[in-house]
Order: sequence, then structure tokens, then C-alpha cells
Amino acid sequence: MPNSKSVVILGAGAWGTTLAKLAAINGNQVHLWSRQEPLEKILENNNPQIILSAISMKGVRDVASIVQSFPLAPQTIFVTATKGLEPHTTYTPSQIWQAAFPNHPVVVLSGPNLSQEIAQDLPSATVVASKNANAAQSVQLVFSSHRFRVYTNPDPVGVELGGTLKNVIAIAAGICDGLHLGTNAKAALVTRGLTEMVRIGKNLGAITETFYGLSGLGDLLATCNSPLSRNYQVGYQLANGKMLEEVLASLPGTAEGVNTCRVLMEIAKQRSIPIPITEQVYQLLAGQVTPRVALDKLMLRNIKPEFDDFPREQMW
Ligand SMILES: NC(=O)C1=CN([C@@H]2O[C@H](COP(=O)(O)OP(=O)(O)OC[C@H]3O[C@@H](n4cnc5c(N)ncnc54)[C@H](O)[C@@H]3O)[C@@H](O)[C@H]2O)C=CC1
Ligand SMILES: O=C(CO)COP(=O)(O)O
Repeated sequence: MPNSKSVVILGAGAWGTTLAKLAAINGNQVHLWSRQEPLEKILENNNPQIILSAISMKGVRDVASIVQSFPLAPQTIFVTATKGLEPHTTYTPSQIWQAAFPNHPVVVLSGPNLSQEIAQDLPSATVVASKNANAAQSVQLVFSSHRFRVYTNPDPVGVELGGTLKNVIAIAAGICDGLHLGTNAKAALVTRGLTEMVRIGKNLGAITETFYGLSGLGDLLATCNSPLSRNYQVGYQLANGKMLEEVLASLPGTAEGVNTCRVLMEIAKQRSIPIPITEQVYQLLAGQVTPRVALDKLMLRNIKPEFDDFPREQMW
């Protein structure tokens, strides 16, 4: 194929394996790395034009520093598909990759992408976001197919935070369904969850509109409504009386929302951002409240206007 690229995918978990298949069906030369193999052979023998990381958050910094020890062509594009935040530094995965490779373009890939559905060849859409438009377009071509529609976006922070923050709301949605609180409650939770995501995102430099797109609202709807979501499963099973350790041990893969929730609480405290839903999820994960008490605490907060910053001319 004339536009065929050499693509190295780091992380042979559920998402890395699925993304490798998507790139391969377009005729790209794809090399999937799992941590059981030496990385050296794959990076040195294949001269990658694109390196995509689908490593879970806890491994991103270590893997980025291993990759740093190999010579790469200056135009090699890094793509990050991880949805998490680093404890203590509060860095996003793309910030870690960009700091490790300051002269390389970094692209964020995120959207409503439950990997099991994509692996079954069901249709899906995603977003590739970067400050470097050419890099985003190259990645768009690598993954676009009749089953996977890829949009570009110039707001990598917003796209990355959408995919990351919705995981916490998905835990709350699982709790809501596990307690059988009904459709009204779920709609209220997801909508107020989106408000919370926008509030944090704006504070961290994201563009508000991005949260109303595929990587924000889109991913929120997918993850809050599907038992395939590991984050949703965490909430659902906690609501059914299981212990967190027990739930995490039985999950197929990583539920990033558990750690993300802790990091978000640090960010919210430092920056005085009100995030009541995240706070209740945090207390529940820490064993400080039961699901029913968390619900009451949310419902009985001080009553207030719906929007923080309604346009002045529209106010009473
Ligand atoms: N599965 C899905 O539907 C989707 C997952 N994601 C995100 O992609 C990331 C990975 O998710 P999954 O593939 O589902 O998880 P997974 O648990 O199936 O795979 C995680 C991968 O990371 C690797 N890894 C973890 N720590 C490592 C370390 N210290 N060094 C080297 N490798 C390490 C594991 O070996 C494994 O290959 C997560 O951040 C997740 O939120 C994003 C979109 C969809
Ligand atoms: O991010 C995802 C779908 O877009 C996957 O969700 P989970 O990590 O909750 O399974």
C-alpha cells in the first residue's frame, strides 16, 4: 500500500490488541509489543513512524523511559490511547509522552470505544487530537475504515480529559444501576457528571465544546450504559455489596476510574473545584460511605442554580 506505515503498538491488552487489528486491516505494518518481549528488537528492527501506547496508566512512565533509550527518527509520531491520570504529578499520559519526547508530535486517541464491540467488527467512531494537525491526519489515515470512523480535533487536553474523567462517572452510573434507581436518576447523574467534567476540564485548559463531542459526551454515554465497561462494573458490583478488592480481582483488565478518582480529588482540592459526584465515588471506594449514604449526600446538598456561569443577560 502506498500510504502504509510502520506502526508499533505498546501494550497487548484488550485495547492495544484491538487497535493493532484496526491498523493492520488498512495494510499498515503493525508490531504489537507486550511486556514479556524485549522492546529493543521491535523498535530497532522496524523503524516505526508511529508508536502508539495502550499501556494502562500505572505503566506509562516506565515504558516511556524505556523507549527513550532507543534512537528514533525525529518525525516519529507518538499516539496515546491510555485513559488515566498519574498519581502525585497529576500528569495526563500525553503530558508524560510529550515531556519524554519534546521534539516529537504527540496525538491523543480517545472516544466511545468499548474494545469488545470493535473486536466484533461493530461500527464505532473515535477522535485523534493534537496541536500538530499533520500528525493527527496521519494517525486518522492509519486507523480509518468502514467500521472505524476517525475524526481529528485540535484540543488534545480536552479529548484526553473526556476519556479519563468519564471513567469516574461510569463508576457512579454502575452504582446507580446496581441500586435500581431508575432512568430519571441515571439521566440526572450522567448530565451532572458532564457538568463536573467540563468544570475540571476548563480549569485544566481544555475547550468546553470538546466535552460535548465523541470523546466527552460520546464516551460518557457508552461507558455509563454498558456492562462491557470495567468502570461501570466496579460501581455495579459495589452496589451489590461486593468489596472493592474482590471486584478488581475479577475484572477483565484495568478500571482506570478507581485511581483517576483519587487523583481528581487531589486536583480539586488544590484548585478548589467543586466535584460532588467524584467526591462521593471517592468516599465509597475508600469504604467511608455506603452507596445509599452517597446517594443521600448528593441529593441533600444545598439547592443551587443549574449552571455556574449562565450568560448575564439571561439571568433574572
Ligand atoms: N479496553 C477498552 O475498551 C479501552 C481501553 N482504553 C484504555 O486503554 C488502556 C489499556 O486498557 P486495556 O487494554 O483495556 O487494559 P488491559 O489491562 O487489558 O491491558 C493493559 C496493558 O498494559 C500493560 N502494562 C501495564 N503495566 C505495565 C508496565 N508497567 N509495563 C509494561 N506494560 C504494562 C499490560 O501488560 C497490558 O498489556 C487503559 O488506560 C484504558 O482506560 C481506552 C479505550 C478503550
Ligand atoms: O474507555 C472505554 C470505552 O471508551 C472502556 O471503558 P472501561 O475502561 O470502563 O472498560
